[in-house]
Formats: sequence, structure tokens, C-alpha cells
Amino acid sequence: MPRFGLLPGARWTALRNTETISKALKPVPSPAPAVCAPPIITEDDESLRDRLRRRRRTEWKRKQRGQTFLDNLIVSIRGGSGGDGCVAFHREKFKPIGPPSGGNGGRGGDVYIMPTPHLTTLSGIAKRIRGNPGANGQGTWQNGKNGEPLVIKVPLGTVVREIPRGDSRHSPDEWEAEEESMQGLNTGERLQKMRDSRWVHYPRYGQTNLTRDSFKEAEQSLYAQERERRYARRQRELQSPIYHDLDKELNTSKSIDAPLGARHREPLGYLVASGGSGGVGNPHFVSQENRAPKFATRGQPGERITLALELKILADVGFVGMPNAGKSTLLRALTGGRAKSEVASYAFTTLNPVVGIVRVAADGTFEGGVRAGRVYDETVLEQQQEFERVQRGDYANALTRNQTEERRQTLRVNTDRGGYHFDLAETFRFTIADNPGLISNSSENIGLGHSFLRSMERSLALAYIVDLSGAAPWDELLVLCNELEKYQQGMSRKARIVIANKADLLGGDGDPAAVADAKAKLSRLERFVAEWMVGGDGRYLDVVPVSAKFGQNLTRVVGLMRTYVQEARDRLIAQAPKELDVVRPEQLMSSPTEGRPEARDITRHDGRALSS
Ligand SMILES: Nc1nc2c(ncn2[C@@H]2O[C@H](COP(=O)(O)OP(=O)(O)OP(=O)(O)O)[C@@H](O)[C@H]2O)c(=O)[nH]1
Ligand SMILES: [Mg+2]
Repeated sequence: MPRFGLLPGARWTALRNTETISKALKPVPSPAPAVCAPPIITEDDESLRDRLRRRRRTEWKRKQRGQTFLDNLIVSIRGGSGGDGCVAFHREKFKPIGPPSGGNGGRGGDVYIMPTPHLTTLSGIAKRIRGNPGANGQGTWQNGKNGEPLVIKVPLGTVVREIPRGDSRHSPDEWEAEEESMQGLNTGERLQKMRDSRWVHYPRYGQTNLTRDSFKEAEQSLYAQERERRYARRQRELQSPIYHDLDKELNTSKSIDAPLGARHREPLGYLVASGGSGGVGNPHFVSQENRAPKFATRGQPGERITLALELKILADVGFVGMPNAGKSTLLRALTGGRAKSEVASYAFTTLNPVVGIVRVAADGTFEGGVRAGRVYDETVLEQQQEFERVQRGDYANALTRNQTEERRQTLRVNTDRGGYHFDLAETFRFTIADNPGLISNSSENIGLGHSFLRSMERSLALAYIVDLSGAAPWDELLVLCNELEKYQQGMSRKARIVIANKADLLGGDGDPAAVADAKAKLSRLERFVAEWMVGGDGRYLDVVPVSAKFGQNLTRVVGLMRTYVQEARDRLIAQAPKELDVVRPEQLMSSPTEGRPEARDITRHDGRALSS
């Protein structure tokens, strides 16, 4: 029995015509017998698929030219609309004609914006946000409930700006939106629509109300109030447009001198759009002339605001390096694996900045350094190894956290100093941002674009990461330095250190000739840095060879970074004691670097052109 299938391109509508049915159907061969066994997916297939997926993601990201890194977002916000007032008359046994008893509508919920350290991207924020509406009033003087406030949580370091009127990105306010919705209507229709959106009438009394003087007066006064509100809004927009630099967490603890028993309210953040007032019920319109008003007002629409959110990640130290230099590996090594930055051997693994915290003890020990012997390999390989460990049952007899603690106390020794324990007293902490790789012409939005460079503007210090095993790490440095300068003049003066990574690849297992070569390369890099690269305060940049993968020489890096951060913080306090919250990087630097050579067209040690 032949099976039939739809000819490619034949539309289902064609099947209505019976004549075309025979044309639309064609015999198709019977399917191959079902294979019972599931297809065997080898490990190679898995990794190939994984690599292809990553490649697609990177390519897509590159095509967006930095547009998808959500550090810039336009949000249009609407406060909650107020609830409608109610038209009702009191009814009771033996009281058939009671007084007006319509309740007022509830106020629309306000919209607040609040910084939180638990977020690192703006990607979870909707582009249109609407506050909660107030509830409508009801009979027997029942007022509607106010709308709950809505809090938009944004990452720390977000700058909030109101988009001014006239800007193409500005979305219309309440009145402009109403005007737009009435386009094409004649005067009578417009008036009718405006009345419908402002008034509630007692059933079947709409037309009767309109002719009453008391209604006309009420309408006049409503429009007058609206004009005042509109004028006040324009004034506010001109005189104090919304601007918040959310670089500090809001204090959530109760003040110590708060009265006993005072309720603690969680801070909501900064108000950005107020909710509309609720409409008033019909008792509001009682007058000598009209003892039983049969109209009430509707709730006002909430404020409409358009905000531009810009995320400038706040990290004390920012990493600047070419793709594959080992920035993510270094961040993971410095944070003891806490910072979940992806590591892989292809360019542009890191697509968005990742911030990690380095915790340092009084003796210079840092959290990542206490787990001696740990290798920070590529994340896929680590996952694979972890999976194998689980499969082998290595964790079956592992001690629980309480057991470990007990054991430590009984033995009075520190048996476990790795993992997520950092049992030394932490005396200093700073944050590091691992940024996507920078390539030649990144400042012109090539590669992953320059959106992440904006985040670096705020770092107190920058660290260049170069691949020491490459053919010419000094050329990499030049490109990095020039790109920073091209993006913002004077930015490269924030750099304090050159970290020469992958030092473990040099030295060829102790072969004297290879060791001599490695030393020569390092001293050439040092000479280059001494000759061409001067920090903002006129000092030369430190050059430190490390191996991020094997955690070698990292204590020195942490020690130096700690000094830079401490110095910069002290300087900030000294220079701007009253404006501590304003980071002014240009104040940190004093002497310009001159005579720096131009970026050259260079190729990397692996032969790839940098200007791709
Ligand atoms: N031998 C050795 N390999 C390293 C070292 N540091 C990083 N690698 C390897 O270098 C490759 C790239 O490392 P990543 O940390 O992803 O480099 P990245 O600079 O973050 O790269 P992008 O995110 O693409 O800009 C990985 O295969 C790492 O395992 C090191 O110190 N020694
Ligand atoms: Mg990376």
C-alpha cells in the first residue's frame, strides 16, 4: 500500500479543491524500519557538537559588535494606574434612598530602582515595565487598595539617566500617548473619548450627567488640575531629570537610634515613576446643587518615563589582554575557582565581563593560593574530570562539612584548607574584572566591540595579561596599550602591571638552553616595558611572570594588586573626601606617557592575524 505525502510547496488551502488533491498527493517510499538501539554518541561527537555550539555563539556575538552585551538598556517605565472611583448610593433596610457611598480608587503602585550586588548584567530587565495598578473603589465607602510598589533590581555600578524629550528614544508620556490614540478622530469623538477615560457614570446616567452644571464644573476643575500636573512634570524634567549613579548598596539595616519597636522597612530604592492617583467616588462631588451626584472619576494613569540604564561594572582591577592570553584562568586561580569564568583554548571564550573577589589575609595569603597543587584547566576538561570522579565513586566516603570541622577541631590541625573554606582572617579584599579579549581595532568596535571597555573606565587599576609563550609578547602589549588610548585618551595610564602568563610553557623541562631562552625573553619584555610603558604616576609598570594554570607566582601578583588598590583608594579619599562615591579615574593619574609607538600590523605567534 503506497503512502502519500504533501508535495513540497503544496498548500493546505489547495486541498479544499478536490481536483487538486490528486495533484497534491504523491506516493512516497515507505520509511526505513525503525532502529531500536539509540544512536551511539561518542565522546568526540559530544565535544565536536559542544565546540560547534560555542563557535556559533561567539560568531553571533561578534556579528552583534558588542550590541548584545547588556550594559546599555533603554527601559520605558509606567507607574501603576490608579483605581477608578465608584458611583454608588447607600441602601439599607428602611432606607431606600441613602447618601452617595462610592469609595475612592486605590493609588497606582510606584516604581523604584534599586542596586543589588547579586546581579552582574542588565539582561534580566524587561524593556517595558508597568507598575501595579490600584484597585477600584466599591460601594459602601470602600476605598480600593493601593498598588504594591515595584522594585526594579539592577546591578551595582548601573548609571540611570532619564531620556529627555525630543530624543528619538523617548517614549511618549501619558498625554502624548492619549493624543496619539486620538489621531484621526473629529472634535466630538475626541471629547467623548477623553470623557470616557476620565469619568465613571451611574448606569444609564451618562447623558444626563453631561448636561448638569455640577458635572461641567467638575470637569473644568479636573482639566485644570491635569494642566497643572502636566506643567509640573515638564518643569521637573527640565530642572531635575532623573540621574542616579548606583554604585553603592542601599543600607538595609535598621538605624541604631530607631525608636524601640519601630517597624523596619526594607529600602525600596530610588523612585523613578510614581503611580497615578486613584479616582474619587461620587461622595466627593456632593454640593448644595447636586445632593446625589451620579458620576465619579477614573484613576489617573501612572507616570511614563524612559530611562537609559548603563552598566559600568565596578571592579578594582580590570584585566586587559588578547584572546587566549589566560585572563579567565588567572581570575579563577586568584579567586580559588569561585569566579565562574569559562576557560577554553579558542579566542573569545569570555563574551561578557566576569567579576571575581580576591580575599587576602594579613600574611599575604589569598584564598586561591591555599589550595596548593590545584590545576586550573579548561572548564570542559575540569567538568569531564569531575564527572569521572563522580562515576568512580570518589565522593562516596567524603566527609560532610560538619564532620570535617569536627575532625579539624579534634586534631587541632588544619586538615582542609582548600575549597570554599578560607579560615584565615581576611584583612583585605578587592575585585577583579575578567574582560573579553581585546584585539587590534577593538576600539573601533571590531571583534566583540568596545562595550566592555566602558566598564574598564571605572577600574582603579588595569593589568595587562600577555602570553609569554607567544612569539612577541611585546607586540601584544603595544596593541593593547594603543587600543586603550584610542578608546579613551589617558586610559592606558591606569595600567600598573604586566602579567606574563603561561611561563610554565617556557624552560623546556629544565633544559639549560631553553631556560636561558626563557630568561632572555622575559628580560626583553622587561626592557620593552621599561622603555615604553610608564604608569600614570610616572612609575614603570611591574612585570611578573606567572603560570595561572598551575598557580605559580600568584602571591606576588596579589601583593602588588593589593598595593595598587590600596594606593588608589587612599588617593581617592585624600582627593575627594566629600565625593567618595564619585570615582574620578583621571584624578588618579598625573603624568602623560609620550612617544609611544603606533600599533603595527602584527601577527601572533600562532600565525593568526590580529586585525581580523
Ligand atoms: N600552559 C598554560 N596554559 C594556560 C595558562 N593559562 C591559560 N592557559 C590556557 O590558555 C587557554 C586560554 O585560556 P583562557 O583563560 O580561556 O584565556 P582568555 O584570555 O580568558 O581568553 P578569551 O576569553 O578568549 O579572551 C586555555 O586553554 C587555558 O588552559 C598557563 O598559565 N599555562
Ligand atoms: Mg576568557
